[in-house]
Amino acid sequence: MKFYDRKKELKLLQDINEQSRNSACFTVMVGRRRIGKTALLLESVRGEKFLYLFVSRKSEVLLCEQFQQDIKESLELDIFGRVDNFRTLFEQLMIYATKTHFTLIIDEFQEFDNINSSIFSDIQNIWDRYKEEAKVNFIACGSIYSMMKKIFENNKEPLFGRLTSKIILKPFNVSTIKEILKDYNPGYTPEDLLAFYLITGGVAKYVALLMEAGATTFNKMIHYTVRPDSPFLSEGRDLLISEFGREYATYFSILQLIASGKTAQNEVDSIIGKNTGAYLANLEKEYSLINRNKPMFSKPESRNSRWCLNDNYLMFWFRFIFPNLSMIELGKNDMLEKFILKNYEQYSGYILERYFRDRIAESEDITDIGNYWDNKGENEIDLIALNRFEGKALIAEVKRNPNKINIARLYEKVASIKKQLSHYTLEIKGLSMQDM
Ligand SMILES: Nc1ncnc2c1ncn2[C@@H]1O[C@H](COP(=O)(O)OP(=O)(O)OP(=O)(O)O)[C@@H](O)[C@H]1O
Repeated sequence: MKFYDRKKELKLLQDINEQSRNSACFTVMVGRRRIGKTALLLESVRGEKFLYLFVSRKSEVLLCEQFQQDIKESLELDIFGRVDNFRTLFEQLMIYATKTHFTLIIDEFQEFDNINSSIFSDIQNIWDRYKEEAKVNFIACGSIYSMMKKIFENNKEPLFGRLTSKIILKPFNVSTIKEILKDYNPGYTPEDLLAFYLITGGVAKYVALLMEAGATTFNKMIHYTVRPDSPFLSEGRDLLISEFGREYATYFSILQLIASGKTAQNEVDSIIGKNTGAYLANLEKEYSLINRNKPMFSKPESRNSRWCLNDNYLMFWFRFIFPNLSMIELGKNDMLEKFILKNYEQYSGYILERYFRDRIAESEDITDIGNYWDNKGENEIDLIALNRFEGKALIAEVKRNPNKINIARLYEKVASIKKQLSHYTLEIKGLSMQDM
Protein backbone atom coordinates (compact mmCIF):
# COMPACT_ATOMS: atom_id res chain seq x y z
CA MET A 1 0.00 0.00 0.00
CA LYS A 2 1.30 3.47 -0.83
CA PHE A 3 1.84 5.96 2.00
CA TYR A 4 -1.37 7.83 2.81
CA ASP A 5 -2.04 11.17 4.48
CA ARG A 6 -0.19 12.16 7.71
CA LYS A 7 0.46 15.57 6.14
CA LYS A 8 0.17 17.53 9.39
CA GLU A 9 2.40 15.11 11.27
CA LEU A 10 5.03 15.10 8.49
CA LYS A 11 5.11 18.90 8.49
CA LEU A 12 5.51 18.95 12.26
CA LEU A 13 8.30 16.35 12.18
CA GLN A 14 10.09 18.26 9.43
CA ASP A 15 9.88 21.48 11.47
CA ILE A 16 11.30 19.68 14.51
CA ASN A 17 14.08 18.24 12.36
CA GLU A 18 14.99 21.74 11.12
CA GLN A 19 14.96 23.08 14.67
CA SER A 20 17.29 20.28 15.79
CA ARG A 21 20.01 21.55 13.44
CA ASN A 22 20.43 24.46 15.89
CA SER A 23 19.54 22.88 19.20
CA ALA A 24 18.97 19.29 20.22
CA CYS A 25 15.34 18.14 20.17
CA PHE A 26 13.85 15.30 22.15
CA THR A 27 10.44 14.17 20.88
CA VAL A 28 8.25 11.35 22.03
CA MET A 29 5.72 9.77 19.71
CA VAL A 30 3.08 7.55 21.23
CA GLY A 31 0.13 5.80 19.75
CA ARG A 32 -1.77 2.61 19.78
CA ARG A 33 0.01 -0.39 18.30
CA ARG A 34 -0.39 -0.80 14.50
CA ILE A 35 -1.36 2.84 14.10
CA GLY A 36 1.58 3.61 11.79
CA LYS A 37 4.19 5.22 14.04
CA THR A 38 7.21 3.53 12.49
CA ALA A 39 6.01 4.08 8.92
CA LEU A 40 5.45 7.78 9.65
CA LEU A 41 8.84 8.29 11.29
CA LEU A 42 10.66 6.53 8.48
CA GLU A 43 8.74 8.57 5.91
CA SER A 44 9.68 11.78 7.74
CA VAL A 45 13.43 11.11 7.48
CA ARG A 46 13.50 9.90 3.89
CA GLY A 47 16.66 11.24 2.23
CA GLU A 48 18.04 12.46 5.59
CA LYS A 49 20.80 11.10 7.77
CA PHE A 50 19.16 8.92 10.39
CA LEU A 51 19.65 5.95 12.68
CA TYR A 52 16.73 3.65 13.52
CA LEU A 53 17.09 1.43 16.58
CA PHE A 54 14.41 -1.09 17.52
CA VAL A 55 14.41 -2.20 21.16
CA SER A 56 13.49 -5.88 21.07
CA ARG A 57 13.17 -7.92 24.22
CA LYS A 58 16.59 -9.51 24.58
CA SER A 59 19.63 -9.10 26.79
CA GLU A 60 21.44 -5.77 26.83
CA VAL A 61 24.57 -7.45 25.42
CA LEU A 62 22.77 -8.86 22.38
CA LEU A 63 20.84 -5.66 21.86
CA CYS A 64 24.04 -3.61 21.88
CA GLU A 65 25.62 -6.00 19.39
CA GLN A 66 22.70 -5.38 17.03
CA PHE A 67 22.79 -1.62 17.64
CA GLN A 68 26.53 -1.44 16.98
CA GLN A 69 25.93 -3.00 13.59
CA ASP A 70 23.02 -0.59 12.86
CA ILE A 71 25.20 2.37 13.84
CA LYS A 72 27.95 1.22 11.50
CA GLU A 73 25.58 0.73 8.58
CA SER A 74 23.52 3.91 8.98
CA LEU A 75 26.06 6.45 10.21
CA GLU A 76 29.29 4.78 9.06
CA LEU A 77 30.40 5.16 12.63
CA ASP A 78 32.60 2.35 13.80
CA ILE A 79 32.58 2.19 17.59
CA PHE A 80 35.78 0.54 18.63
CA GLY A 81 35.63 -2.76 20.50
CA ARG A 82 32.66 -4.70 21.74
CA VAL A 83 30.23 -2.58 23.74
CA ASP A 84 27.90 -4.41 26.11
CA ASN A 85 25.93 -1.51 27.59
CA PHE A 86 23.61 1.03 26.02
CA ARG A 87 25.04 3.92 28.07
CA THR A 88 28.32 3.80 26.18
CA LEU A 89 26.62 3.60 22.80
CA PHE A 90 24.33 6.52 23.59
CA GLU A 91 27.27 8.63 24.72
CA GLN A 92 29.16 7.83 21.52
CA LEU A 93 26.11 8.85 19.51
CA MET A 94 25.87 12.17 21.36
CA ILE A 95 29.56 12.85 20.78
CA TYR A 96 29.02 12.08 17.08
CA ALA A 97 26.09 14.55 17.08
CA THR A 98 28.33 17.36 18.29
CA LYS A 99 29.95 17.16 14.85
CA THR A 100 27.23 15.84 12.54
CA HIS A 101 23.50 16.46 12.62
CA PHE A 102 21.30 13.35 12.43
CA THR A 103 17.96 11.90 13.53
CA LEU A 104 18.00 9.15 16.13
CA ILE A 105 14.80 7.09 16.29
CA ILE A 106 14.42 4.60 19.12
CA ASP A 107 11.36 2.42 18.55
CA GLU A 108 9.59 0.53 21.36
CA PHE A 109 11.49 2.75 23.76
CA GLN A 110 9.50 1.50 26.77
CA GLU A 111 11.06 -1.95 26.28
CA PHE A 112 14.28 -0.65 27.87
CA ASP A 113 12.44 -1.03 31.16
CA ASN A 114 12.46 -4.81 30.71
CA ILE A 115 16.10 -4.88 29.67
CA ASN A 116 17.74 -2.59 32.18
CA SER A 117 15.65 0.15 33.73
CA SER A 118 18.72 2.23 34.63
CA ILE A 119 19.05 2.99 30.90
CA PHE A 120 16.53 5.80 31.39
CA SER A 121 18.65 7.59 33.96
CA ASP A 122 21.77 6.96 31.83
CA ILE A 123 20.04 8.61 28.87
CA GLN A 124 19.02 11.51 31.11
CA ASN A 125 22.56 12.09 32.38
CA ILE A 126 24.16 11.89 28.97
CA TRP A 127 21.43 14.02 27.39
CA ASP A 128 21.86 16.75 30.00
CA ARG A 129 25.61 16.70 29.46
CA TYR A 130 25.57 16.94 25.64
CA LYS A 131 22.34 18.63 24.67
CA GLU A 132 23.86 22.10 24.39
CA GLU A 133 26.40 21.03 21.77
CA ALA A 134 24.75 18.04 20.09
CA LYS A 135 22.77 18.61 16.90
CA VAL A 136 20.47 15.70 17.23
CA ASN A 137 16.83 15.05 16.47
CA PHE A 138 16.09 12.37 19.05
CA ILE A 139 12.71 10.65 18.72
CA ALA A 140 11.56 8.02 21.21
CA CYS A 141 8.65 6.03 19.92
CA GLY A 142 6.45 3.67 21.88
CA SER A 143 3.14 1.96 21.95
CA ILE A 144 2.24 0.98 25.44
CA TYR A 145 0.48 4.06 26.65
CA SER A 146 0.75 3.60 30.37
CA MET A 147 4.43 2.79 30.21
CA MET A 148 5.33 5.70 27.97
CA LYS A 149 3.30 7.99 30.21
CA LYS A 150 5.16 6.74 33.25
CA ILE A 151 8.56 7.26 31.66
CA PHE A 152 7.94 10.81 30.54
CA GLU A 153 5.27 12.26 32.77
CA ASN A 154 5.92 10.90 36.22
CA ASN A 155 8.15 13.36 38.02
CA LYS A 156 9.96 10.54 39.82
CA GLU A 157 11.16 9.15 36.52
CA PRO A 158 14.48 10.44 35.20
CA LEU A 159 13.28 11.56 31.78
CA PHE A 160 10.51 13.71 33.22
CA GLY A 161 10.75 17.22 31.83
CA ARG A 162 13.38 16.49 29.16
CA LEU A 163 10.97 16.42 26.24
CA THR A 164 10.78 19.24 23.73
CA SER A 165 7.79 17.79 21.78
CA LYS A 166 5.14 15.17 22.22
CA ILE A 167 3.14 13.70 19.37
CA ILE A 168 0.13 11.44 19.84
CA LEU A 169 -0.60 9.59 16.62
CA LYS A 170 -4.27 9.03 15.85
CA PRO A 171 -6.00 6.74 13.35
CA PHE A 172 -6.63 7.88 9.78
CA ASN A 173 -9.58 10.26 9.66
CA VAL A 174 -12.78 9.62 7.73
CA SER A 175 -11.70 11.45 4.59
CA THR A 176 -8.50 9.38 4.39
CA ILE A 177 -10.47 6.16 4.98
CA LYS A 178 -12.72 7.13 2.06
CA GLU A 179 -9.76 8.00 -0.15
CA ILE A 180 -8.12 4.63 0.50
CA LEU A 181 -11.30 2.62 -0.09
CA LYS A 182 -11.91 4.53 -3.31
CA ASP A 183 -8.43 3.67 -4.58
CA TYR A 184 -9.06 -0.04 -4.04
CA ASN A 185 -12.78 -0.13 -4.88
CA PRO A 186 -13.83 2.92 -6.93
CA GLY A 187 -17.50 1.89 -6.91
CA TYR A 188 -17.73 1.28 -3.16
CA THR A 189 -21.15 1.46 -1.47
CA PRO A 190 -22.03 3.11 1.88
CA GLU A 191 -22.27 -0.43 3.33
CA ASP A 192 -18.66 -1.11 2.26
CA LEU A 193 -17.48 2.17 3.77
CA LEU A 194 -19.30 1.58 7.05
CA ALA A 195 -17.81 -1.92 7.40
CA PHE A 196 -14.33 -0.57 6.61
CA TYR A 197 -14.69 2.10 9.30
CA LEU A 198 -16.35 -0.31 11.75
CA ILE A 199 -13.61 -2.98 11.54
CA THR A 200 -10.47 -0.88 11.12
CA GLY A 201 -11.34 2.38 12.88
CA GLY A 202 -8.73 3.89 10.56
CA VAL A 203 -5.81 1.96 12.11
CA ALA A 204 -3.17 1.81 9.35
CA LYS A 205 -2.26 -1.85 9.75
CA TYR A 206 -5.88 -3.07 9.59
CA VAL A 207 -6.60 -0.82 6.64
CA ALA A 208 -3.58 -2.26 4.82
CA LEU A 209 -4.50 -5.86 5.73
CA LEU A 210 -8.01 -5.61 4.27
CA MET A 211 -7.07 -3.69 1.16
CA GLU A 212 -4.07 -5.85 0.33
CA ALA A 213 -6.17 -9.01 0.76
CA GLY A 214 -8.70 -7.63 -1.75
CA ALA A 215 -11.35 -7.43 1.00
CA THR A 216 -12.86 -4.21 -0.34
CA THR A 217 -16.60 -4.89 -0.04
CA PHE A 218 -18.80 -5.42 3.02
CA ASN A 219 -19.15 -9.20 2.54
CA LYS A 220 -15.50 -9.76 1.73
CA MET A 221 -14.39 -7.70 4.75
CA ILE A 222 -16.52 -9.66 7.20
CA HIS A 223 -15.50 -12.94 5.58
CA TYR A 224 -11.78 -12.09 5.66
CA THR A 225 -12.01 -10.96 9.28
CA VAL A 226 -13.28 -14.34 10.52
CA ARG A 227 -11.32 -16.65 8.20
CA PRO A 228 -9.37 -19.28 10.18
CA ASP A 229 -6.05 -17.63 9.25
CA SER A 230 -7.26 -14.08 9.90
CA PRO A 231 -4.95 -11.91 11.99
CA PHE A 232 -8.05 -10.05 13.24
CA LEU A 233 -9.13 -13.02 15.38
CA SER A 234 -6.24 -12.99 17.81
CA GLU A 235 -5.30 -9.34 17.50
CA GLY A 236 -7.49 -8.08 20.37
CA ARG A 237 -5.90 -10.45 22.83
CA ASP A 238 -2.39 -9.92 21.42
CA LEU A 239 -2.73 -6.17 21.81
CA LEU A 240 -4.01 -6.10 25.35
CA ILE A 241 -2.65 -9.09 27.18
CA SER A 242 0.71 -7.44 27.80
CA GLU A 243 -1.00 -4.28 29.08
CA PHE A 244 -3.04 -5.71 31.91
CA GLY A 245 -0.71 -8.30 33.41
CA ARG A 246 -2.30 -10.65 35.91
CA GLU A 247 -5.59 -8.75 36.13
CA TYR A 248 -6.36 -9.23 32.49
CA ALA A 249 -9.44 -11.45 33.02
CA THR A 250 -11.30 -8.71 34.91
CA TYR A 251 -10.30 -6.04 32.43
CA PHE A 252 -11.33 -8.22 29.48
CA SER A 253 -14.73 -8.93 31.06
CA ILE A 254 -15.36 -5.25 31.69
CA LEU A 255 -14.45 -4.37 28.10
CA GLN A 256 -16.72 -7.12 26.80
CA LEU A 257 -19.61 -5.74 28.83
CA ILE A 258 -19.07 -2.20 27.61
CA ALA A 259 -18.85 -3.40 23.98
CA SER A 260 -22.14 -5.25 24.40
CA GLY A 261 -23.93 -2.11 25.56
CA LYS A 262 -23.59 -2.33 29.36
CA THR A 263 -22.32 1.19 29.59
CA ALA A 264 -23.24 2.26 33.13
CA GLN A 265 -20.94 1.38 36.03
CA ASN A 266 -23.79 -0.10 38.09
CA GLU A 267 -24.62 -2.52 35.26
CA VAL A 268 -20.97 -3.57 35.00
CA ASP A 269 -20.62 -3.88 38.79
CA SER A 270 -23.66 -6.09 39.17
CA ILE A 271 -22.48 -8.54 36.51
CA ILE A 272 -18.83 -8.64 37.58
CA GLY A 273 -19.90 -8.87 41.21
CA LYS A 274 -17.71 -6.13 42.63
CA ASN A 275 -17.11 -2.41 42.46
CA THR A 276 -15.25 -1.84 39.19
CA GLY A 277 -14.64 1.88 39.70
CA ALA A 278 -10.87 1.50 39.99
CA TYR A 279 -10.66 -0.69 36.88
CA LEU A 280 -12.77 1.73 34.87
CA ALA A 281 -10.62 4.62 36.00
CA ASN A 282 -7.49 2.74 34.87
CA LEU A 283 -9.03 1.85 31.52
CA GLU A 284 -9.79 5.52 31.04
CA LYS A 285 -6.72 7.28 32.44
CA GLU A 286 -3.86 4.76 32.21
CA TYR A 287 -4.77 2.86 29.07
CA SER A 288 -6.87 5.44 27.20
CA LEU A 289 -9.16 2.60 26.06
CA ILE A 290 -12.51 3.91 27.27
CA ASN A 291 -14.14 7.31 27.56
CA ARG A 292 -16.73 8.57 29.97
CA ASN A 293 -19.42 9.97 27.76
CA LYS A 294 -21.79 12.56 29.25
CA PRO A 295 -24.87 14.05 27.68
CA MET A 296 -24.30 17.37 25.96
CA PHE A 297 -25.11 20.30 28.29
CA SER A 298 -24.76 18.18 31.45
CA LYS A 299 -23.18 19.82 34.48
CA PRO A 300 -19.59 18.81 35.32
CA GLU A 301 -20.76 17.25 38.59
CA SER A 302 -23.52 15.22 36.91
CA ARG A 303 -23.25 11.48 37.49
CA ASN A 304 -25.27 10.65 34.40
CA SER A 305 -22.61 9.06 32.20
CA ARG A 306 -21.97 6.09 29.93
CA TRP A 307 -18.73 4.35 29.25
CA CYS A 308 -17.68 3.66 25.68
CA LEU A 309 -14.76 1.97 24.00
CA ASN A 310 -13.07 4.51 21.79
CA ASP A 311 -11.29 2.08 19.43
CA ASN A 312 -13.54 0.68 16.70
CA TYR A 313 -11.52 -2.48 16.13
CA LEU A 314 -11.37 -3.35 19.84
CA MET A 315 -15.06 -2.63 20.17
CA PHE A 316 -15.73 -5.04 17.28
CA TRP A 317 -13.40 -7.63 18.80
CA PHE A 318 -15.00 -7.46 22.25
CA ARG A 319 -18.51 -7.47 20.78
CA PHE A 320 -18.13 -10.36 18.34
CA ILE A 321 -14.84 -12.24 18.62
CA PHE A 322 -13.90 -12.44 22.31
CA PRO A 323 -17.29 -13.86 23.47
CA ASN A 324 -17.04 -16.50 20.72
CA LEU A 325 -13.46 -17.67 21.02
CA SER A 326 -14.75 -21.18 21.71
CA MET A 327 -16.41 -21.25 18.26
CA ILE A 328 -13.04 -20.41 16.72
CA GLU A 329 -11.32 -23.10 18.79
CA LEU A 330 -13.80 -25.61 17.36
CA GLY A 331 -13.14 -24.36 13.84
CA LYS A 332 -16.69 -23.02 13.48
CA ASN A 333 -15.65 -19.83 11.76
CA ASP A 334 -18.66 -19.96 9.44
CA MET A 335 -20.94 -19.93 12.49
CA LEU A 336 -19.12 -16.89 13.80
CA GLU A 337 -19.64 -15.17 10.45
CA LYS A 338 -23.38 -15.89 10.60
CA PHE A 339 -23.50 -14.59 14.17
CA ILE A 340 -21.87 -11.32 13.11
CA LEU A 341 -24.18 -10.91 10.10
CA LYS A 342 -27.24 -11.58 12.26
CA ASN A 343 -26.33 -8.82 14.72
CA TYR A 344 -24.73 -6.51 12.21
CA GLU A 345 -27.62 -4.21 11.47
CA GLN A 346 -28.11 -3.12 15.05
CA TYR A 347 -24.41 -2.87 15.84
CA SER A 348 -23.53 -0.96 12.68
CA GLY A 349 -26.37 1.47 13.39
CA TYR A 350 -24.58 2.44 16.57
CA ILE A 351 -21.22 2.75 14.76
CA LEU A 352 -22.88 4.91 12.12
CA GLU A 353 -23.56 7.53 14.81
CA ARG A 354 -19.89 7.48 15.66
CA TYR A 355 -19.00 7.78 11.99
CA PHE A 356 -21.05 10.97 11.61
CA ARG A 357 -19.63 12.44 14.81
CA ASP A 358 -16.10 11.85 13.49
CA ARG A 359 -16.88 13.12 10.02
CA ILE A 360 -18.64 16.27 11.19
CA ALA A 361 -15.96 16.96 13.78
CA GLU A 362 -13.27 16.92 11.10
CA SER A 363 -15.09 18.62 8.26
CA GLU A 364 -17.14 21.40 9.81
CA ASP A 365 -16.46 24.39 12.03
CA ILE A 366 -17.61 23.11 15.36
CA THR A 367 -16.53 23.66 18.94
CA ASP A 368 -18.40 20.77 20.65
CA ILE A 369 -19.82 17.46 19.52
CA GLY A 370 -21.70 14.73 21.31
CA ASN A 371 -25.10 13.27 21.93
CA TYR A 372 -27.83 13.74 24.48
CA TRP A 373 -30.04 11.64 26.71
CA ASP A 374 -32.10 12.51 29.73
CA ASN A 375 -32.17 10.75 33.08
CA LYS A 376 -35.47 9.03 32.38
CA GLY A 377 -34.32 7.65 29.04
CA GLU A 378 -37.24 9.32 27.26
CA ASN A 379 -35.41 11.75 25.06
CA GLU A 380 -32.29 10.67 23.26
CA ILE A 381 -30.58 12.65 20.49
CA ASP A 382 -27.92 10.91 18.39
CA LEU A 383 -25.85 13.89 17.42
CA ILE A 384 -25.45 17.50 18.55
CA ALA A 385 -22.70 19.61 17.00
CA LEU A 386 -22.22 23.17 18.24
CA ASN A 387 -20.35 26.18 17.01
CA ARG A 388 -20.39 28.24 20.19
CA PHE A 389 -18.66 31.21 18.56
CA GLU A 390 -21.21 31.58 15.80
CA GLY A 391 -24.17 30.33 17.83
CA LYS A 392 -25.05 27.48 15.48
CA ALA A 393 -26.21 23.97 16.37
CA LEU A 394 -26.67 20.96 14.15
CA ILE A 395 -28.99 18.36 15.63
CA ALA A 396 -29.48 15.01 13.93
CA GLU A 397 -31.06 11.65 14.23
CA VAL A 398 -28.86 8.95 12.71
CA LYS A 399 -30.34 5.81 11.18
CA ARG A 400 -29.05 3.32 8.63
CA ASN A 401 -32.32 3.57 6.74
CA PRO A 402 -33.56 7.11 5.90
CA ASN A 403 -37.18 5.92 6.03
CA LYS A 404 -36.83 5.16 9.73
CA ILE A 405 -35.92 8.70 10.69
CA ASN A 406 -38.70 10.35 12.68
CA ILE A 407 -38.18 14.07 12.28
CA ALA A 408 -41.39 15.07 14.08
CA ARG A 409 -40.22 13.15 17.15
CA LEU A 410 -36.77 14.72 16.88
CA TYR A 411 -38.38 18.17 17.04
CA GLU A 412 -40.15 17.11 20.24
CA LYS A 413 -36.86 15.97 21.75
CA VAL A 414 -35.23 19.24 20.79
CA ALA A 415 -38.12 21.06 22.49
CA SER A 416 -37.27 19.21 25.71
CA ILE A 417 -33.88 21.01 25.80
CA LYS A 418 -34.98 24.31 24.31
CA LYS A 419 -33.56 26.29 27.23
CA GLN A 420 -30.04 24.93 26.61
CA LEU A 421 -30.37 25.63 22.89
CA SER A 422 -31.89 29.09 23.23
CA HIS A 423 -28.73 30.87 22.03
CA TYR A 424 -28.36 28.80 18.91
CA THR A 425 -29.68 28.89 15.38
CA LEU A 426 -30.78 25.31 14.84
CA GLU A 427 -30.39 22.98 11.90
CA ILE A 428 -32.39 19.83 12.56
CA LYS A 429 -32.12 16.87 10.22
CA GLY A 430 -31.82 13.14 9.67
CA LEU A 431 -28.59 11.47 8.61
CA SER A 432 -28.54 8.01 7.05
CA MET A 433 -26.19 5.82 5.08
CA GLN A 434 -27.04 7.82 1.98
CA ASP A 435 -25.30 10.83 3.56
CA MET A 436 -22.01 9.12 4.36
N1 LIG B 1 0.46 6.47 6.28
C1 LIG B 1 0.38 5.19 5.91
N2 LIG B 1 -0.06 4.86 4.66
C2 LIG B 1 -0.15 3.59 4.29
N3 LIG B 1 0.18 2.53 5.06
C3 LIG B 1 0.63 2.77 6.29
C4 LIG B 1 0.75 4.11 6.79
N4 LIG B 1 1.18 4.05 8.05
C5 LIG B 1 1.35 2.74 8.33
N5 LIG B 1 1.01 1.97 7.29
C6 LIG B 1 1.06 0.50 7.25
O1 LIG B 1 0.45 0.01 8.45
C7 LIG B 1 1.24 -1.01 9.04
C8 LIG B 1 1.57 -0.69 10.49
O2 LIG B 1 2.40 0.44 10.55
P1 LIG B 1 3.61 0.60 11.58
O3 LIG B 1 4.37 -0.66 11.67
O4 LIG B 1 4.30 1.84 11.22
O5 LIG B 1 2.77 0.78 12.90
P2 LIG B 1 3.32 0.96 14.39
O6 LIG B 1 2.43 1.97 15.05
O7 LIG B 1 4.76 1.23 14.37
O8 LIG B 1 2.97 -0.48 14.93
P3 LIG B 1 3.57 -1.36 16.15
O9 LIG B 1 3.45 -0.55 17.38
O10 LIG B 1 2.64 -2.54 16.15
O11 LIG B 1 4.96 -1.69 15.78
C9 LIG B 1 2.44 -1.20 8.14
O12 LIG B 1 2.19 -2.32 7.32
C10 LIG B 1 2.51 0.05 7.31
O13 LIG B 1 2.98 -0.19 6.03
